[in-house]
Amino acid sequence: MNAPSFTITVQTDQPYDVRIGPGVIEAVPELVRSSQRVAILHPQSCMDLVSGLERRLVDQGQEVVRIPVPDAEEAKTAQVLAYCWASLGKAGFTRSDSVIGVGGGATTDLAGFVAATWLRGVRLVTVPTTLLGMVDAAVGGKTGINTAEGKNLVGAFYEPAGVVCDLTALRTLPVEELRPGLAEVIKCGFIADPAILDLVADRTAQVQDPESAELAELVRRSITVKAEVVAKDLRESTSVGTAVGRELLNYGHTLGHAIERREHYRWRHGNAVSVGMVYVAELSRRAGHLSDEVASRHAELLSSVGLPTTYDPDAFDDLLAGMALDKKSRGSTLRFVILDDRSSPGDAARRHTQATMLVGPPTSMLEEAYAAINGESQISAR
Ligand SMILES: NC(=O)c1ccc[n+]([C@@H]2O[C@H](COP(=O)([O-])OP(=O)(O)OC[C@H]3O[C@@H](n4cnc5c(N)ncnc54)[C@H](O)[C@@H]3O)[C@@H](O)[C@H]2O)c1
Ligand SMILES: O=C(O)C(=O)C[C@@H](O)[C@H](O)[C@H](O)COP(=O)(O)O
Ligand SMILES: [Zn+2]
Repeated sequence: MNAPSFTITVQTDQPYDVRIGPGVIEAVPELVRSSQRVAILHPQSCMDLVSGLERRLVDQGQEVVRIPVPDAEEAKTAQVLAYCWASLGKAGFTRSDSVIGVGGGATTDLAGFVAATWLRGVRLVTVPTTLLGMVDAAVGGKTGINTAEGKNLVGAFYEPAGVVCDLTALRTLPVEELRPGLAEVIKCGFIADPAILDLVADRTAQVQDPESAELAELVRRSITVKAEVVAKDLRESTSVGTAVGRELLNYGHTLGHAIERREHYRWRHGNAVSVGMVYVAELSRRAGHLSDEVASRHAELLSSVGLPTTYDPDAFDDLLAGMALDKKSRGSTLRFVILDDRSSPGDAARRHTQATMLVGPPTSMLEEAYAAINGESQISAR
């Protein structure tokens, strides 16, 4: 792997660096040097990486508490959270000790919430090992777990002291685990950085290769988008009328999270968000905000990298109930982050796409958009 290393600083009140590149895991010991004890939360799939890290921390004179956690979404439960708290308690963890989350987004979401809640907050370092973890979950300070009622319903905003994206970790990631990360990458393309979309369209095979310079470039661009959005609105508090702050990063997630809930979290998050983006683009098109071209580009790009773009045509009622619990809802009003390329003045070629909020669309429109993506042609009647 010849990708260069680079650092992106997330400019929030307490700025921190995201290091990206092959071999950057070497930076982790320095980030926790001040702690006597270091807990590493990790799934079994990251054992090799964790063993090397553990050796370096022990060599640095630290006491390491390894906390193995269940794989994927099974880690994001109240039971696993309680087990982690018990492990820290038994190890005598104090406020000067550190938690490191090594794994995919599920692990770093859990590790972040453990760090946020133990003694009301201890130092956190995230070491994402999936594409999705690197480009999204480990950066930005959203931490949490799922409940039976819905996705990420319990959590905290809690920022890491550092994020370390060692691109060599992606070598062992099966392609079916890489693709969900590409959904969040493509999300960043639609909401903020069209060069991402061109790269995916022009270098479709290369962006699915963990060793490629193209994928490293997508990681850099996506983290840049995320860092810029969270620096402006860390706590997702800018949501007045149709203005969109951090909720921009939730593009495609209203339906996506409802699919995950209906699948009892057995669908990968990125796959559900992929369908969710196709849906919300169709919804925006039907509401008169988005052109046919931009709407259909969603399914084209997402399917070109093997992501799903449709779901069970009979699931609408269940999904509507799931969407009601979305964090963007206010009372019984659903709110969708949408893209709009119809409001700006000028001819079609010069129009630009902007994000806005679609507030309380009629249920009939929600249902018709759902039927359209799962059956009728997407460019059919509104
Ligand atoms: N906090 C946020 O801002 C944020 C953003 C996006 C997504 N998320 C959350 O992230 C989660 C999804 O993350 P994900 O897609 O990384 O899934 P994941 O954490 O479930 O990991 C996917 C699979 O990859 C395995 N794995 C991890 N690293 C590996 C490696 N290097 N080699 C081989 N296998 C490896 C894991 O064991 C798991 O089986 C969801 O819970 C989602 O809600 C959070
Ligand atoms: O960082 C954010 O903000 C996001 O919305 C990024 C999403 O990709 C991510 O899945 C996030 O966890 C969803 O947040 P939620 O508040 O809808 O649970
Ligand atoms: Zn997401």
